Amino acid sequence: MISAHSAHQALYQSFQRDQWSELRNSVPMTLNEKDLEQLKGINERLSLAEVTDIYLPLSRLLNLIIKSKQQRSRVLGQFLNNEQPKTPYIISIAGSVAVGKSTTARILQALLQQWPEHPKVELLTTDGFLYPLAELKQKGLMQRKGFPESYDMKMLVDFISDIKSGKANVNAPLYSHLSYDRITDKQQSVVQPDILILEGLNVLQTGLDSSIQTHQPFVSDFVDFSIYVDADYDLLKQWYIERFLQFRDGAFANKNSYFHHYASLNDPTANDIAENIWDTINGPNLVQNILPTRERAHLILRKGRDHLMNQVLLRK
Ligand SMILES: Nc1ncnc2c1ncn2[C@@H]1O[C@H](COP(=O)(O)OP(=O)(O)OP(=O)(O)O)[C@@H](O)[C@H]1O
Ligand SMILES: CC(C)(CO)[C@@H](O)C(=O)NCCC(=O)O
Repeated sequence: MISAHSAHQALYQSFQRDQWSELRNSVPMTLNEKDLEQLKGINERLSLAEVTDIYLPLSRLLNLIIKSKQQRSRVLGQFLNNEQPKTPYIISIAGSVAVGKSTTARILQALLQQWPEHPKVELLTTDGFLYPLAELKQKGLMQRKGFPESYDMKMLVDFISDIKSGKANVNAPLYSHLSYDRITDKQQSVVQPDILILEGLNVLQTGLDSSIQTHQPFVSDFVDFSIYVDADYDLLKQWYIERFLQFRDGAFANKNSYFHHYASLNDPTANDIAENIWDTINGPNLVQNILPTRERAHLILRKGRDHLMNQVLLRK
């Protein structure tokens, strides 16, 4: 079997952090005070060096790739003597639970919308496509949340197919981490953005990965550029536990929180519970269903300690 290392070498150009950050010199955009404030609002622990070293070059690369797609569409229009329908450019972000997908997605949204070629950038997580809690319970899937079978994949593929076919207004279900369930009285309406960033564990998965073989299209058939956010297993586990402890001190205190009964736990007990959830659900899901999709991505962002990116791998 081909090793992960040689597959990487064959498929990707690799940049260490300092090599990648040098590419920012070619980025015409700079950040002003207001931008910095907005970015700090995304995550107060986010270091601004991370934005300038990693995300500015990345947003420039994406800007160039998107412009070339727009150019291709104009060329096709010339050839066919018609105007090609404008459809959103779709970027997907995959990776483990707690790796920082939604943070990465929000930073990219903030940066990409600064460019005049694509000012409207919409963000969506696939969490909304998890089956509602009652259905998960009925199907016996409460210990399988995040696994392929816990998502309504047909609904997700239909959604993304509607987006790509240029439908004027497409609704997506929303998820609440507070109630641990799909929100019933509100939807997210996606109205022809220039870019849609779709973030979730499962965006690089295909029906062929699981035992249920289907021949329907996959999410990735509709995605223009895919990113995998990667980190070592032990770090991911640690970040998951840390976030659980933060939630215990914050969101779990809310009476409506699904995990309200965890709010009063002491540190060692909360740590044990988080570790157990990781070891029985999120860890196995990473190993069995998420990590095996990594080499499908166009770009892999590798994080080390403190969420700092130490390597960028770009498809040749
Ligand atoms: N760049 C970063 N710098 C510092 N902390 C970060 C960074 N990115 C994420 N984090 C922290 O890591 C944890 C997970 O982040 P986030 O919620 O973005 O992950 P996720 O992959 O979207 O998780 P999930 O799949 O569970 O929704 C959070 O506690 C967040 O504050
Ligand atoms: C909603 C997902 C599946 C993905 O974000 C995840 O955060 C989750 O709820 N996993 C199930 C186990 C847990 O409570 O962490």
